[in-house]
Amino acid sequence: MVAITAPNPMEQIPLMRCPKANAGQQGSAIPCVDLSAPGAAAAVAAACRSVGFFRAINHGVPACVTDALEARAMAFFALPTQVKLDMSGAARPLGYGSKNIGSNGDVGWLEYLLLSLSSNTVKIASLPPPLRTALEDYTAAVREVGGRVLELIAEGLGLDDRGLLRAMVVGREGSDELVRVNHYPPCTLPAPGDCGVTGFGEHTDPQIISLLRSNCTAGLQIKLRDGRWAPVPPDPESFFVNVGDSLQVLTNGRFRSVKHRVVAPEGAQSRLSVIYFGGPAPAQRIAPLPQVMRDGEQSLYREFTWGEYKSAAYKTRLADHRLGPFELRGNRPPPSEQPAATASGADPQRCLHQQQQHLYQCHHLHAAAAAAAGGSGVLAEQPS
Ligand SMILES: C=C1C[C@]23C[C@@]1(O)CC[C@H]2[C@@]12CC[C@H](O)[C@@](C)(C(=O)O1)[C@H]2[C@@H]3C(=O)O
Ligand SMILES: O=C(O)CCC(=O)C(=O)O
Ligand SMILES: [Fe+2]
Repeated sequence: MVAITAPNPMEQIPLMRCPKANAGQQGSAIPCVDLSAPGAAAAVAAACRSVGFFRAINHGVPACVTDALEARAMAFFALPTQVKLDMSGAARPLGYGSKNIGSNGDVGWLEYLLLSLSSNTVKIASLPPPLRTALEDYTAAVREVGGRVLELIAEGLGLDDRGLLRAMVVGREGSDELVRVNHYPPCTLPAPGDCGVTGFGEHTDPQIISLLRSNCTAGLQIKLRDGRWAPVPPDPESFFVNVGDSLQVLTNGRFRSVKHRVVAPEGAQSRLSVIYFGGPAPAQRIAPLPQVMRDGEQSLYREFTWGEYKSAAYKTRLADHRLGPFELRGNRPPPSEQPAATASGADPQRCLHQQQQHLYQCHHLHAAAAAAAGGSGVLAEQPS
């Protein structure tokens, strides 16, 4: 008789073979922008051009709003898996998920809630009232910060209409705003030396911008232009802003959608992060803004709508180069510009190869993973 065993999802989590981060001094690579300072627009634009990522301070969101959501979210994740599933539904892609990210085989050492802010979804409404209230307060506040950052971006780009980008996302009827709450429990897998276990694999965010706030537990890393990974020291009082693929296209590659990933925590503390993803309405045309283009400059991308991009993106794996199929490789930017498309334009096959290189083939670790998955903690339970 042949015994057929279901594949253990923990065994599919790639253990990163690269150092946990390899870009020198902590935090030095991360620009910091004071959103209330007079030069904020220029500083935001400089950060989006050079790194595609920055830490925003003086954003105006009271600590009681972020702290309340953190506490309510931790209480939610402490509930039994079945209760969490009953309250939010299994992620498809919205709802409660554990280990599986998206629907194309990506896995990570985390559980999460993925919610849409559009009024016609039932997901937030069915959450426990204290968590729902905390989420509503938080999302109202983070939308304001997102709107302010989009205004600063428009100003930094020299657009006449400072409200153009904000109006695509914040408060636009039918816009596609998501909130994701990620919980990374301390990782029980032994990882050798300077390696870590993947919490959330490397990727870019498809939307226009993302705003992240986390608790004090480290793990987030961003990929710098030179290919090194820089740790992002956690700072619960700041928001971390990253440029999404759509903003890269709107600026014809001047702003860069930054690759980022999360290494699962090893100590005693969980990482809890909340990310707001600002996407436009499905019918929104995503193409370089005429005002950012120089005379004779060609678009680096074929035209598409957010709806088209999102449905294509959600068929990809996390690490894929999602803009690849939309690039017009024959078109070149003016020599003075160095847009991201030419710097990082790997094809999907190359990305797959890089992913495979990250797979750390180590059988005793797989055995330990299987034991951990069967033995303890919330991640041991596999949602249906
Ligand atoms: C593997 C996937 C998960 C994701 C959809 C995708 O097919 C590729 C993009 C992923 C991503 C990354 C940023 C956000 O966390 C997210 C919600 C998004 O919009 O794109 C996730 C998607 C997801 O978790 O469903
Ligand atoms: O949880 C984090 O810190 C980052 C997660 C992330 O990049 C995402 O959810 O898209
Ligand atoms: Fe992300």
